Amino acid sequence: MRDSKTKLRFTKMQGIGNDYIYFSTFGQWINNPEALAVRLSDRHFGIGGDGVILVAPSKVADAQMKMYNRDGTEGKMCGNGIRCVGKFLYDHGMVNIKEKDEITIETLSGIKSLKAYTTDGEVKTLRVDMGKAILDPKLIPVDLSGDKVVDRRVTIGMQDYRITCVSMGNPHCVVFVDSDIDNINLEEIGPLFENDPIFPERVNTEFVTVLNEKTIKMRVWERGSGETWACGTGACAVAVAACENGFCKKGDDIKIKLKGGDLIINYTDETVYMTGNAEKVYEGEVEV
Ligand SMILES: N[C@H](CCC[C@H](N)C(=O)O)C(=O)O
Repeated sequence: MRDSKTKLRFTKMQGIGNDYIYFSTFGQWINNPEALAVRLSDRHFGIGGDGVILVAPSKVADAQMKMYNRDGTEGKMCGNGIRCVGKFLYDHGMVNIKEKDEITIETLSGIKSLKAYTTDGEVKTLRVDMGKAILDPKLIPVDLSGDKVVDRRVTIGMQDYRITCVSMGNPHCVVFVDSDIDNINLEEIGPLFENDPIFPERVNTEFVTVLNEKTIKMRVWERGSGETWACGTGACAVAVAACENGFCKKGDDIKIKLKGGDLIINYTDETVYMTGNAEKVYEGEVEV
């Protein structure tokens, strides 16, 4: 007896090339999002993407975002994803842009506020209040000395690096490099950082070149997804780390140049703002 298949509606969306498969659970039940993320993220045997994101009802916000990496692990926050969740709500008429251009999204890292901007009547850009950057090593336990991990020397994969650790609700390790980051063998060193025992919850790692005090270029190896073309929380962590290392200034709009495009990050003691695009690629149905 063939198991009965279920048809699920999805929307493929991307924020500067960080692409996820979005499922609304307002009108359909997603049984096993972890397995769905592994199966559907595959760019040859699935839909293709950096993971799966559920747009779910919330008792405390306009909606809840639940994000799953390519390996099925659940991430606590997703910057490019939350902008697309905001766009999803407006595109599907779940929030009327004429009535309110500010919305809230519940995440595992707390409730985030977003402001939507339209182009020709369509939401295309959103600014997210990403919340306060956390430099406390107890949250990214590289070192339990209680000191911030800023410009700390570590040895990973028998190679010395100087790292700065920042949490945006998810853990980030920022590595400033002088060489051309386009020549870094991320497939080789990315997993060494991701799985090093100094990061018991694993870690997202950004390799960064500071172009000037308002422009930074980065690549990212994401925990659970590998190299992605962009990472919103990673871009925030990079801007924070650059300020903490004296390369950039708090309160300035800092342009972060990623493989898939640019984000504008503004870091203050109170919070971190991230501004960037959100695009729909296509909608479809998939049988699972
Ligand atoms: N791409 C996401 C980050 C995913 C983080 C995830 N890889 C984890 O922390 O496990 C972003 O735009 O912020």
